[in-house]
Amino acid sequence: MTARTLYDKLWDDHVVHTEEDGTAILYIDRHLVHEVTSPQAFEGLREAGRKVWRVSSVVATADHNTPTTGWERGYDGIEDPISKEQITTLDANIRANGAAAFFPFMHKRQGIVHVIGPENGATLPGMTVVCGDSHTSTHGAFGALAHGIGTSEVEHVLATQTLLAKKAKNMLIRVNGQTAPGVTAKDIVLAIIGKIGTAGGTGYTIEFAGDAIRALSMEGRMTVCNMAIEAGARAGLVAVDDKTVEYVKGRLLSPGTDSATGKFVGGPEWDQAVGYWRTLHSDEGAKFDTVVELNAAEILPQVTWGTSPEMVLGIDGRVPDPDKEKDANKRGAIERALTYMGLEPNKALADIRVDKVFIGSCTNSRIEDMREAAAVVKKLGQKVAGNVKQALVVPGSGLVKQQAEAEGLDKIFTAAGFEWREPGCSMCLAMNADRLEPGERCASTSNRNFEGRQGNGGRTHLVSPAMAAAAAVHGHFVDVRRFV
Ligand SMILES: CC(C)[C@H](C(=O)O)[C@@H](O)C(=O)O
Ligand code: SF4
Repeated sequence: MTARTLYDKLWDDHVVHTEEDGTAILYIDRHLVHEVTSPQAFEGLREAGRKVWRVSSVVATADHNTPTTGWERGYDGIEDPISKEQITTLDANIRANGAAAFFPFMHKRQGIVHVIGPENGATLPGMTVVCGDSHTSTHGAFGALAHGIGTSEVEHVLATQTLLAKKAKNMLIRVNGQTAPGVTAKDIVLAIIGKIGTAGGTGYTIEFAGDAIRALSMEGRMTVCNMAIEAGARAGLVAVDDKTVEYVKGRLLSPGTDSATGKFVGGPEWDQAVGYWRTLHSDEGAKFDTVVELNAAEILPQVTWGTSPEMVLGIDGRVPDPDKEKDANKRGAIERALTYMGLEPNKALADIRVDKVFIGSCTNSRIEDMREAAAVVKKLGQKVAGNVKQALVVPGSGLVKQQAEAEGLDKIFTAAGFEWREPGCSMCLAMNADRLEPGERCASTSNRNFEGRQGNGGRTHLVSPAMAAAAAVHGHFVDVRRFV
């Protein structure tokens, strides 16, 4: 048999039918649902008099519109009427249609859809996972074929359990060697995007491999796959290994978990699943259409300076000078970005002062991210700098919040002057009460920095949790390798 990539295997195992022009029908195993992209889909279903095809594939939560304060007031704490309507509509739709699991607003397992999926064993190796959300690529960290879909496709999957798709090309990104202490998964993926550009992965499914990827925890791998979409690829993948299996073991919806006690009991279903999962890697000699290599040792803590994730440099860098750019298009893009960002050419990135800090989002709100940020705050032993108006720490889910509190991380943050919030998408995008005001500059652990992303006129610099924590305390960007 010919050697296949991991992507080839996942595709072959789910394709139901292929037309001559390559259009295929894929079977979907897991459908994650949130409040923003599901209302019209459920309405369409209702109008057509159809039912959800496989209720047990649906796992839902509210995240984008949920407030991160005021939970003591319950649903009355959702100030914005549109947000409130989105959230109550999701509640009603799931009540009417059912789901394998639903973590509504304020449920102890509620959180960002890309955090709660893996956390609850809703995301498993070998699955096809879709959600009406572009960062569904996150789940590829488990060796699952996962990507975002549009609202009309959400309806299609609800109705038929299948999706029309065309196979992408195979790209391998190998990150060789080891990163320096203080250089994290976020820095790796920003460096990748800096190298290949935001269109570099267009038309591909990217498999991330190499020693530096293998060395990452599942949380770190999720951070990398999360931003595959920012590199232009709809899906990112990491091969299954011991860490994958260990992470999945004993999760709420995982095979081998006793549903009454929530404890791992194993059994034939678990053994069979693990046996299959162990096959989920690219075969020796499998052919990739494109291979990109990076040396992990050369990756510095990254900071974006512009309005696209590819506008990124190591912390020792300086804001680019458009006059030095020969290509007129690129020069124009740099000029526009600098004007919007309010930055002077040649300014050292370490001299950029920030007004706000946001530690959260589906890229960096898992327990490991909370630990990394808290470790820096503890090490520095100082408070949030006077010029920083607000520093938010927003855990990705209720379970992350609970775990962080059990470890005392919340105390480290609040003692230093950070705000410790309830879980949700928060300041990643301006769809709830957390946002930047015009002209405000933010060190953010999220994944997008286009104009207005965090609020009209807001200026976003994408960084790792450790870098964001250090920027909060110093009031400007600093090389976090000095503190680890
Ligand atoms: C609201 C949703 C459709 C959107 C996405 O698809 O990514 C959001 O999560 C984002 O990050 O911009
Ligand atoms: S945290 Fe941000 S990127 Fe992730 S799903 Fe929410 S809005 Fe989208």
